Amino acid sequence: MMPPEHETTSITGIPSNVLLTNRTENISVHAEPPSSVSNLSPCLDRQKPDQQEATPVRLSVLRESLRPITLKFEDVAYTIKLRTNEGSCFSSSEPKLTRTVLNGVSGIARPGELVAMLGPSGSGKTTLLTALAGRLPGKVSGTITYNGQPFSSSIKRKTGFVSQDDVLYPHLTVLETLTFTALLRLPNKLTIAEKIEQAELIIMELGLTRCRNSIVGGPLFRGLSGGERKRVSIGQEMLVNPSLLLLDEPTSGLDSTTAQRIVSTLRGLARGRRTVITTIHQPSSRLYWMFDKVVVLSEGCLIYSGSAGRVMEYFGSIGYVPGFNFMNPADFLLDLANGVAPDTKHDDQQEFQGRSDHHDDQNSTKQSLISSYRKNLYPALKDEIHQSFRDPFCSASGLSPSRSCENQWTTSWWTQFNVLLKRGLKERKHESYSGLRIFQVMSVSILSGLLWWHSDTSHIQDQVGLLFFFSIFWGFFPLFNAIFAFPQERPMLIRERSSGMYRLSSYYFARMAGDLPMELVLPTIFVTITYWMGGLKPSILTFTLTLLIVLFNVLVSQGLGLALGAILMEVKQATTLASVTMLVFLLAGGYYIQHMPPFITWLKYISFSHYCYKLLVGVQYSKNEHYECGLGMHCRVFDSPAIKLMDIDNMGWDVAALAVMFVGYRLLAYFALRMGRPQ
Ligand SMILES: Nc1ncnc2c1ncn2[C@@H]1O[C@H](COP(=O)(O)OP(=O)(O)OP(=O)(O)O)[C@@H](O)[C@H]1O
Repeated sequence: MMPPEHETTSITGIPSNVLLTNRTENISVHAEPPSSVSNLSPCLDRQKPDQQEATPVRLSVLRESLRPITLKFEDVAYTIKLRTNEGSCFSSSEPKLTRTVLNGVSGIARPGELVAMLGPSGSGKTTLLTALAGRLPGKVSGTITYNGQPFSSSIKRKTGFVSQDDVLYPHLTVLETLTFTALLRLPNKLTIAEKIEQAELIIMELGLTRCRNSIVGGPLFRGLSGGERKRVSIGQEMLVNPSLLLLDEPTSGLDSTTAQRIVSTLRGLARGRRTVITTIHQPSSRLYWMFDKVVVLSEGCLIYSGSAGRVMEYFGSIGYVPGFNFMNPADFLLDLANGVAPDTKHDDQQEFQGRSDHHDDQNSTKQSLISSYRKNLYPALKDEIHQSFRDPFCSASGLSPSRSCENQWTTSWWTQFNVLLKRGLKERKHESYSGLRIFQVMSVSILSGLLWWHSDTSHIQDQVGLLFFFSIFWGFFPLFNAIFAFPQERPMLIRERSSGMYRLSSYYFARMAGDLPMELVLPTIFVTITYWMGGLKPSILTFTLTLLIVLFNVLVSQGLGLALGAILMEVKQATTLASVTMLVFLLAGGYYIQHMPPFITWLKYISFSHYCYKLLVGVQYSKNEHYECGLGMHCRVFDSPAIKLMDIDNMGWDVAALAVMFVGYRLLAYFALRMGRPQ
């Protein structure tokens, strides 16, 4: 298998000097001539700033991989447990069923090579690709090495993975999507302007110029076409300047011209000393010949792994010759992988007769192909895999490959936080500032203002009811809004975190901060309207304290919503649990029941509505305040039946309890996200 020669064209076949001219017009960059692997500086990410100055890396961000990766996998096997009725009322005593999805799969992909994974649907292509990307849950047996080392976070950050489903933020435009990715993924040694320029270049490279300002779209509103979405996904991964790029069916559902364009882009990327592996369904012969190597799977086993150009020669040598002279090799391979062999008995008729109805024949053909592979191809492949790997980068610098070439995050915590905050604000502005939400809060505030219109202390029960309503409404509302936060963003979070794009903490704090303005503006409007309409104490200080307590309550309730969402990661379950929790908090809040049975009084101590209600009452009335409790009779407010048992004196404890919940729920949400983190 000959490694492809280096080409001096850019990644889509545009001559590199065209790109070079574009870049040098705008920013100062150093042009680097295509060099051999050994000419590259070792571990560029670790160089000191003064060394970086002298190193011509900037232009190469998209032209060449900074650290090529040789991927070797040997005897990779993966077994899944099939779900049975075990645990249900009707469980049988049958043993657990398992299924082998991959069975002893081996291969090598080197920098500069474009490798296609072919096989019928269900043959294990996606599973193998996911295993190679280090993202397969559960135990994968066999060995997979990257430059002779096992998968690590350093490799993760140099690996681009385009999944079959495009996971994109629906409300961002193409330009915004790629710009935010560039800002997050490209190293800090590039300026912001240079990163944005890289995003623009990718848009040009992938032919997305026409739709650069179109929104991506989602299931409920149209945006990009399937092909355009796919190209945006590929563009996002290209922006890592990946050394290893893995793509799951990047051409499915695309017209042949677009498919060809994408594959030629991939070929161009491979020529920049990247290792590119893609699964592909039914490629045309035009596409097939663009691949350097093919790996052919049949029911999780290999029937071929090697040069794309020698496929016919190999299968001819073991007795499988296509009936037609000009048959697409991909069709031929897929027929073989399905166990459909050319009918050699009718060679004279030059006919290719499938025997799809003959299962036994198909199985024996597959078995024969698998054993031929193990006999003829596997020994040489094994020898090649076992040839020791010498990392030219690390050995040149005398650094230990496993530790020293390990780089850290490409961008700082603060950069990640800033970019994620801006992206979140853009993506969610339609949601945060939705007219419906504003209408909901305004209408409830005006209605409750009218219901409690200028209530006074002679109707103390009513006034206290209004304060309790504050605590409950601003317990429910933020809780249910916050529940959606993480489950909705889960696919994006999984994808971006799996590729080591940012720290969980920067994402988490950006999400908190982004939600804050609207979470605080709405209750402020609400309290301002209802407080004055409802006839509560006309004092600016009391009003301000009431507002601050409600806002504190909002933050605590939001924290609980985030924690429930992060723990369950499923909106339906989380909303069910949240409604039960809030109902308990409502009942235990201290307004409806003052004389709780002792064995259940603890419930009120876990209810944030209880503390909020106590604080609201505590700031509204002073100790010696009196109200008209009967004709000509005045009683102390704190002796009224609604308040008497509330223990208003210890407001410091109430604030402390809310503070503990504020921090506790947020920590819980953070750790739930961290624990639930996919590999
Ligand atoms: N987690 C899982 N649970 C159950 N079955 C699984 C799981 N993962 C993979 N499989 C099964 O393993 C087989 C291989 O799946 P995989 O997605 O790798 O196939 P594929 O070759 O990529 O198929 P396609 O071309 O249709 O995408 C399929 O039959 C699939 O149903």
